[in-house]
Amino acid sequence: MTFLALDIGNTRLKWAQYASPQPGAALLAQGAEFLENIDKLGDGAWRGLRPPRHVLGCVVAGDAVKRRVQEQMDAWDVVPQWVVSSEDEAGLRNGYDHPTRLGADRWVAMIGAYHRMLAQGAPRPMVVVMVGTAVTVEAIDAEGKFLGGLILPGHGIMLRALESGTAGLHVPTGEVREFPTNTSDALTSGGTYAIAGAVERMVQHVSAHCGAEPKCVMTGGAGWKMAPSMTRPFELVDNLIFDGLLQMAQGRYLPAGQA
Ligand SMILES: Nc1ncnc2c1ncn2[C@@H]1O[C@H](COP(=O)(O)OP(=O)(O)O)[C@@H](O)[C@H]1O
Ligand SMILES: CC(C)(COP(=O)(O)O)[C@@H](O)C(=O)NCCC(=O)O
Ligand SMILES: [K+]
Repeated sequence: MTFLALDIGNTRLKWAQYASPQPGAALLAQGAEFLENIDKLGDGAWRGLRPPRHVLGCVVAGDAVKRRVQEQMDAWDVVPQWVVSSEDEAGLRNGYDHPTRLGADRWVAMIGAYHRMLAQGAPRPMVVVMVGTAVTVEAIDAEGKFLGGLILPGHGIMLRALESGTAGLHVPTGEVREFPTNTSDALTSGGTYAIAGAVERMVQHVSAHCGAEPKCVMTGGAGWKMAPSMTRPFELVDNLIFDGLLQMAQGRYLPAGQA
C-alpha cells in the first residue's frame, strides 16, 4: 500500500515514497527536481518506483505545473489528490479570513508541525517558519488554532529585487556578518536578518497573545541557511510538509482503527 507524497513549490518539486500512508511509515525513496526538470520524472527517477496506491500532494506552483506533474504519473493506475486548505483538518483550525485561500503548503506544514509538537509533550503555542522561494512565518496557539502568518520574499527574490531596482548592486553572494563592510556581505546579511527579524517579531506576538513561549520550528530548502542567524532556539526539520501529508493521508486512506 505504498504512498507517494508530493510538495510542489515555486522552485522545486520534492517527492517521497513511503511503505504506507501513516506517520512513522518507512521511507522507501525520495528526491527533488527543479521545476524545469519535472517533465523527465516519469522516464527518470519515478520509473523504477513501485506504483503507488495513493498520491497526495500540495502544489502552490500553479495549474500548468500541476498538469505537467500529473502527466508524469501516466504509467500508474492512480488519481493523485491535491490538498486544498480547509476550515479544519487533522486537529488544526484555520483562522484565515478565507480558509481555502491559504497556501496548501503552509496548511500542510502546520499540520506536520503541530503533531510533531504534540508528540513531544504538553501542548504549546508554535511559530512555524518555512524558508523556500518565499518565507512564511505562521502562528498557532496551543489548542491548534492557526492565528495568522507572515509572507515575505525569500533570499533569492530579495536579491533579484535589489539587483533589478538599482544600478550598483550586482555582486556575488556574500557572508552573513553582524557589521558587513562590503556590498556582498551587506546584501546577504540584510536578507538573512530581514527574515530573522520578522520571525523574532512573530515570536513576540505569539508570546504576548498566548501568554507562553512558543515552540519554534523551521523547514524548507533554505532553512539551513537561516538556522545560525535566528534569535531563538529553532528545531530545524527536514520536510514538515511530508510529515503533514502523512498525517492527512492516515485520515483519508486508512480505515479507522488501522491507524
Ligand atoms: N541544493 C539546493 N537546491 C535548490 N535550492 C536550494 C538548495 N539549497 C538551498 N536552496 C534554496 O532553497 C530554495 C528553494 O527551497 P524549496 O523549499 O525547494 O522552495 P519551494 O518550496 O518554494 O520550491 C531556493 O530558493 C534556494 O535558495
Ligand atoms: C506563500 C507561498 C507563495 C509560498 O510558496 P513557496 O515559497 O513554498 O514556493 C504559497 O504558500 C502561496 O502561494 N500561498 C497563497 C497565498 C496565501 O497563503 O495567503
Ligand atoms: K514550499
